[in-house]
Amino acid sequence: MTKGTILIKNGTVVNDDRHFKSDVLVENGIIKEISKNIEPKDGIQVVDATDKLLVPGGIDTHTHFQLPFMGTVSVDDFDIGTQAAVAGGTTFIIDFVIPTRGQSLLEAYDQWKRWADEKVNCDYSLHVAITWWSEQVSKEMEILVKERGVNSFKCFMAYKNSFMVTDEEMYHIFKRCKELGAIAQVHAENGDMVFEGQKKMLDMGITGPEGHELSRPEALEAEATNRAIIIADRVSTPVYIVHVQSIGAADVICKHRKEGVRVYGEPIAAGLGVDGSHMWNHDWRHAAAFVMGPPIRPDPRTKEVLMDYLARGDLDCVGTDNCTFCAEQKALGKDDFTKIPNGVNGVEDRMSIVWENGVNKGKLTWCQFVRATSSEAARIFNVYPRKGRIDIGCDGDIVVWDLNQSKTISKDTHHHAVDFNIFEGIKVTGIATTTIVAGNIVWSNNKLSCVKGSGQFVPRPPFGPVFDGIEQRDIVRNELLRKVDRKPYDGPVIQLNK
Ligand SMILES: C[C@@H](CNC(N)=O)C(=O)O
Ligand SMILES: [Zn+2]
Ligand SMILES: [Zn+2]
Ligand SMILES: [Zn+2]
Repeated sequence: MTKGTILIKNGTVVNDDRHFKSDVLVENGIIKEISKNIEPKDGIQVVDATDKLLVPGGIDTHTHFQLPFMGTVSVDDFDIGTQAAVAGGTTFIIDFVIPTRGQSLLEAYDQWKRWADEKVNCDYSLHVAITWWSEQVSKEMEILVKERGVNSFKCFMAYKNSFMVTDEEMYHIFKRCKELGAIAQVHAENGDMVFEGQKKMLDMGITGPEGHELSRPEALEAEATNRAIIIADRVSTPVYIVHVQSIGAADVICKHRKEGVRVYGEPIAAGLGVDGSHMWNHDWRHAAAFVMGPPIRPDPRTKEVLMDYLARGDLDCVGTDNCTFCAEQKALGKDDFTKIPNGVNGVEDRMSIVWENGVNKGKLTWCQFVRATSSEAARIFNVYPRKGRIDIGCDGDIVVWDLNQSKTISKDTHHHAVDFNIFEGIKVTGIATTTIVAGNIVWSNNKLSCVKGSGQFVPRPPFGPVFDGIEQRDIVRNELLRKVDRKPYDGPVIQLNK
């Protein structure tokens, strides 16, 4: 798809720092002019945004399209997944390359890139998971940063015997991230305790989806979150906790931030929109649909409290962890919850869920909504202001947002490939009515007009804003690392028997 030219008139532009009435002209995919009363030249497509907002295209920091996982493959692939994304106002997704233990990172990266390049309907980028550690991994991380546009690596502290790494391995991976200027991301759950908890539940005959939460309560997420942050701080490198699902984990992040630790937290649409009580639903398929890791917490306060943290800036950018499985796939775990493929939807409804539970609940301003759904993610992953802002020279990824239009979310009308929607029946007011990607309309009047494979890979340079000030902090902290000049001990020493 060629980069488009389009004029959006009479809208209210909302960035994360201010909002103002203006026309916006996008030329060949780049924002060219922002001013009142831009006269349309002949033949230019014009969109009337009267009484509507213009927000920067949403950025979903966390997706797993067509992920091979737990014996099957997530059904939202890079085509359907990015169609669902743009239908909800998201125009840039960051997915995860997840090498199997022992697999070359570069080989896995090339595979994911092939999958995405042929199918994406909007721009994308790739985090890379580090599921094992060696000299080769260390070398390949450098190539990924210096030659493949990767500036973020994810460690899993859960999924024992598959993706999980040890504290020692995580320490070395974090050190490498610091050397390379890449942000260290963590799936924070105590994987050993999850493993023991799963065995305990099964031994007690608890095989249903409720066993998923019971086997890995929020204490295991909070403990691992604390451990990951402390290990990252021992290395003094920025750390990003993905899918923060509990008040306990959010509290830990907040505590360390107050002490000056460079830690970021990513809530997800699921944790901001629903609660985990659904895993106790008597309909097995319904209950299993909510199984993901870390679990969506059953405490009904969680989604409100996580939104409060987001509003205060103690949590940073909203992802989804979109990793969807249909009934017959979830049924792999019909007799044993540990075999239910973990994952839920979110990429289509993320922005409306944040608007409904944030802005409409009086917790987020329009500007904070843009921060939470777009600009903070662009800053953290070092693509701001190309992404995350409506300004001259920025990518022409713009969403016409109707703050007065409502819809009721349903699997019957969503654009996912999956046969369940965890937000089923939720009425949201505030939706994307037109989505523009690189100056082309890809969603309007409830219709998709994507061109499969038209999205571009967006490289993300290292040493982004998350590294600002780290060096100086190290200088100050290293002042304390001094040895004491003391007279050597010359008293008696016990003789150990051989
Ligand atoms: C494997 C991946 C998706 N599944 C999930 N979160 O339940 C993740 O843990 O982020
Ligand atoms: Zn995860
Ligand atoms: Zn339910
Ligand atoms: Zn994930």
